[in-house]
Amino acid sequence: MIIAGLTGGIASGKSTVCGFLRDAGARIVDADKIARAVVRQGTPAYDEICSYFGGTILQPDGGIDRERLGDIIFNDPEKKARLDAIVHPRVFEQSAHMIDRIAVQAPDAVIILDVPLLLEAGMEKDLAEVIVVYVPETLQLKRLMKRDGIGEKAAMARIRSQMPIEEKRRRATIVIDNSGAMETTQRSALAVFKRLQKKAAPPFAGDPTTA
Ligand SMILES: CC(C)(COP(=O)(O)OP(=O)(O)OC[C@H]1O[C@@H](n2cnc3c(N)ncnc32)[C@H](O)[C@@H]1O)[C@@H](O)C(=O)NCCC(=O)NCCS
Ligand SMILES: Nc1ncnc2c1ncn2[C@@H]1O[C@H](COP(=O)(O)OP(=O)(O)OP(=O)(O)O)[C@@H](O)[C@H]1O
Repeated sequence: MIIAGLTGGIASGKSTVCGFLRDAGARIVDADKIARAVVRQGTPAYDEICSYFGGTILQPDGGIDRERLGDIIFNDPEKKARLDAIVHPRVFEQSAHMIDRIAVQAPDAVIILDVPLLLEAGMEKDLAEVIVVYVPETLQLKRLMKRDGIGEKAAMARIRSQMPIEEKRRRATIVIDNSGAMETTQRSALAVFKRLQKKAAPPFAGDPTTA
């Protein structure tokens, strides 16, 4: 088994790359998905968020209005820190449970821990590799504005709330450049998967077929 962290900037292409890695056979632990699950109505995190941010961040059905909450926290570092303090420990705990379960089911698995804030949170220490999905900031901004249908100001606030992507690239052990065509990124992802797979299940030393 091998556990590699995967990160990048907002809209740099983490989900896109994880899709390619999943198709290749990797097991993905998706922190964004877990972060959505741990704040569902009825959870302790939901209650904490409601009591700190108040009713204005709720939709009529009682669920969290994510667009509204995003507008608040990406423009107010103190509120962002508060939300992070409520959500992150739960996300990390759930991620660890998921990894434990995969380790039991599939001891040779290539596990990808997809965490946008991996480096900001200092989670890279125990990981075999840190994969950074990289695009230059200008392209990141363009893709983010297009995907989320938001203006430059809102997009830049989101980008600025994270560690600069150039810094993430410097800290990576593996960089996947996603500034070209999807097919190019897919080929890079496949090559990375093969490299990780070899590390996850090294060939048996006495096996002549692997010489
Ligand atoms: C602010 C929220 C409500 C916005 O929700 P929305 O559905 O619009 O975005 P989504 O959750 O899909 O996140 C999109 C991207 O935004 C970036 N992002 C999300 N939260 C944060 C944060 N706290 N700090 C910096 N960047 C963030 C990441 O790159 C992420 O991939 C939501 O992101 C949230 O609850 N964030 C706090 C939890 C968190 O940090 N999640 C990231 C993984 S641990
Ligand atoms: N190589 C590419 N060429 C063109 N568009 C791309 C490419 N890779 C990703 N995209 C598009 O860019 C946008 C961002 O990609 P994606 O959602 O995978 O990023 P992300 O890093 O997972 O985002 P987030 O941080 O918000 O979770 C999407 O609309 C996606 O379709």
